[in-house]
Amino acid sequence: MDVINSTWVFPGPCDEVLPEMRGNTMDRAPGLLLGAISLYLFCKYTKRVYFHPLSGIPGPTLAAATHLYEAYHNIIGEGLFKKYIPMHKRYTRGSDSPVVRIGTNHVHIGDPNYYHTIYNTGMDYHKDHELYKGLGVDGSILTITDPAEHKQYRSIVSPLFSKQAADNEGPTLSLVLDKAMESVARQGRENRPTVIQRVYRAIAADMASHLLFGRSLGLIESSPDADHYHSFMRSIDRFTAITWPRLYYPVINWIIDSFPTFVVDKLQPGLRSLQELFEGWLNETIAAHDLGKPIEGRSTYFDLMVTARRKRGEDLRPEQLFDDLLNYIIAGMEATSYVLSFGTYALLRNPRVKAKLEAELVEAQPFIRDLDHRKIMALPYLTAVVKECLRLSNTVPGFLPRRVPKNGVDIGGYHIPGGTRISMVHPVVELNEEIFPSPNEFLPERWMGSDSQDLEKWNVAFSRGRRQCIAKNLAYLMLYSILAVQFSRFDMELFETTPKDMEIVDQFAPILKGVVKIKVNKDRWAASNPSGVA
Ligand code: HEM
Repeated sequence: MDVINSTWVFPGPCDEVLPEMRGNTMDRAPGLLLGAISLYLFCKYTKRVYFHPLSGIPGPTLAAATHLYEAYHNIIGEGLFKKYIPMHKRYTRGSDSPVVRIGTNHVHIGDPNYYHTIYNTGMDYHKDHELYKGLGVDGSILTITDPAEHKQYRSIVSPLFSKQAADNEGPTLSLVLDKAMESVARQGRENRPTVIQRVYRAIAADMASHLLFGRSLGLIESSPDADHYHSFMRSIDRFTAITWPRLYYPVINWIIDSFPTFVVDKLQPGLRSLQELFEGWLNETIAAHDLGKPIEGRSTYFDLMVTARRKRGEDLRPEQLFDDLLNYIIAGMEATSYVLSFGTYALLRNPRVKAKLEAELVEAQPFIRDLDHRKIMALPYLTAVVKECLRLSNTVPGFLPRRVPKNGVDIGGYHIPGGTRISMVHPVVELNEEIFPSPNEFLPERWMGSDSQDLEKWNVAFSRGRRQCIAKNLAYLMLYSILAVQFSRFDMELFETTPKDMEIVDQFAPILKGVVKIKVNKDRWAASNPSGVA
């Protein structure tokens, strides 16, 4: 054999390689590279699908083989959440499989009995850092996954979110709601429909800001004539549209951060002006603390943060604080407005439930008009309506992932090792036929029966455990008060809003395909209101 021409000869120093040999190796390089990549992918595929500790758990092979399955459905599709419950039925072993493998290291649980195992203060199922780190700057409420760090963080901000703090927001909500409903009434008088969802977004953002700072963002006042579509909302819509890509590929955050200011201004004008507003408030707080005279009134988010960080000798990191604040404003604005939009739609499509609610509200009108929120929140049928809206709206469509504690867990005959990502979408509980018979029907009465106390365990819309919603007291205040005022005051109908508009796209927040629009036929408070909104 002519060894010189053989490509299998191991060459000496480069200058000794004959030109024709070099040519051969170069020609074959792409093929070799492709071969190596194929071999690597094949080994990875085989290991993940056949030799992984989760190999015995049923589920789509592609999901076991690559994260691209999850990423594809969440980024390009409408959300993988739509597939989970059907998957438990599809991968059946006589009865529905309680566990399915939905990712390379990710399982989904389809049995509601495990909800209180995974989402429970006493258990060690912590948030998954790999995923949540993509949600923003380290040290913000959504990116903190270490339980001790999270406990410390929540102890700093907890005074802002107590029952008492939400209760104190009643008078502010009354003012904000007056302005908001006045603009809805005006559109009714002008025979124009209202994109009610945006009104709810504005109220919720103003209230979240007021809870954090004692000052509202003023969204309600600033954009009634553009159908309440404030530039801030427009910016948030662009921002949430890329949440999944940011989560799967955090490098996107870094790329966005390196955009020049003028590009950010162009893309997200509302976010930029919000940041400037926060900057001003932060500087005021720092100046007041420097003088030893915190601003009068209750402590704000910035007061609490400045005090805590100075006490521990830590930097303030304004960028991180703004990022953190954005989490509150967006979570508050989107979740609350979504439940309210769903509730408005459901009530206007269910004349029986609407009539029953309105009958209760007629008697309660005197204290609804004064926005006596304590009395409003004691109304029994309204309470049932709020719970049913929370149940059916599926406010957090995503999978709420946690990590299995180090000893692992046995579920449905499968061992799930420690470190596995484990999730359960809320409809596993909220649409379970045994817990909620006729689960897809809007039946507030189910929360009023003799066993309603037991059902409370399954009222999970705010999640449970350490990472449950921090602001559920404020959220409840808004849900009760807004539905009470609106359905007491207006005779309304849906305007060009179809079931198709109500379909959800999961952008980590629930995004409707359309918008909920209403038309006010009559302002019931106008005739008897001498100050005149008629
Ligand atoms: C009807 C309204 C709301 C619903 C149904 C809701 C639901 C939830 C749920 C299910 C979680 C847990 C997410 C997880 O486990 O990963 C959560 C967390 C959170 N929510 Fe809400 N939420 C609502 C309103 C609000 C409001 C008004 C605010 C802010 C003003 C807010 C701020 C937050 C924050 C900051 C977290 C993260 C808490 C943590 O990780 O410690 N939410 N919410």
